[in-house]
Amino acid sequence: ATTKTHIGNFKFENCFMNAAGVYCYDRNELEQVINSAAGTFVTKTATLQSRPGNPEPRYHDTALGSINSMGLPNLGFDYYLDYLLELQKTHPDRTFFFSLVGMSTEDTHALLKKVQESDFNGITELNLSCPNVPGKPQIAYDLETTEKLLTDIFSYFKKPLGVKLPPYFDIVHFDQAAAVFNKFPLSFINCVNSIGNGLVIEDESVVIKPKNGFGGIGGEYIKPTALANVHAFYKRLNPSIKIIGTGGVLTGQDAFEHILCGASMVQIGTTLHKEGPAAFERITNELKAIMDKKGYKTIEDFRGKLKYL
Ligand SMILES: O=C(O)c1[nH]c(=O)[nH]c(=O)c1Cl
Repeated sequence: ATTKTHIGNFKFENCFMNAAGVYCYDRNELEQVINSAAGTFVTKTATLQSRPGNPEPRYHDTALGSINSMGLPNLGFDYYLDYLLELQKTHPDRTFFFSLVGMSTEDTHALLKKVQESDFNGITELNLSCPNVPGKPQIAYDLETTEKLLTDIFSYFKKPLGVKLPPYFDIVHFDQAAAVFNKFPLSFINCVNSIGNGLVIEDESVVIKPKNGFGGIGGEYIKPTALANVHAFYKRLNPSIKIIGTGGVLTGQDAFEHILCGASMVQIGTTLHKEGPAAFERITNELKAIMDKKGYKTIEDFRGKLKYL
């Protein structure tokens, strides 16, 4: 079996990649993903200026997943663009993802205009779902603002663009959000970002410093929510808008389920943070074993073919 995939006209030898925020802060981490079994990588979400992020401790692993309130620490847009342009020379056959968001609407437009005017020829992932910047709401929970933002963006941005979404929890919200996204020539949507503002306690204390311990939840806790969002949008969106599945992927079986729900690419966050880039080879082999056993040659043989009772 092969786990190769495509997003629009971009082909990838493997349908696995990191989730933004994990193993993607600097060149060293990104190089490790390039040299792993992953099919591609996405950068840490970049802002116009570099950011130190929230006070530590701001990330904590638990038996069933993770909690984080990083606060968008990153080396700044130019650092990642420079590296991506260098990779276009050293790895001309590969396509990479550039995650970004502005701290204001004006900054977001400034960033995307810089991408549009640059020689970057990969895919841009606009992060509409960071839950950890105090005072900043998750943009994609405000569908009116999201529609206005995308309308303005697509008036000048002509390169491949997708959006990273927070989980939705109401069927009506799936309907309303899908109606917005179907208005735009998006390359993909990525479901889901961490479930925002969870709380993990050990003994009598929170485990992270920012926001009195409130942070985004990842790992096993969120797979049912992630699968539901992948499938809900798969059923509602124009087939030209691909789905990237993120959330709760520990094994090949978890990845199989994301693809069954409609995902064309699968991102790994918490598991990658815990296990390191070797996780890509393990999970890829586990998925191939499942496909071989079931007689599926490519992921298109079962993508989106979730059975109902
Ligand atoms: O706190 C973060 O940096 C962060 N943490 C997340 O779990 N998701 C995001 O999109 C971001 Cl931007």
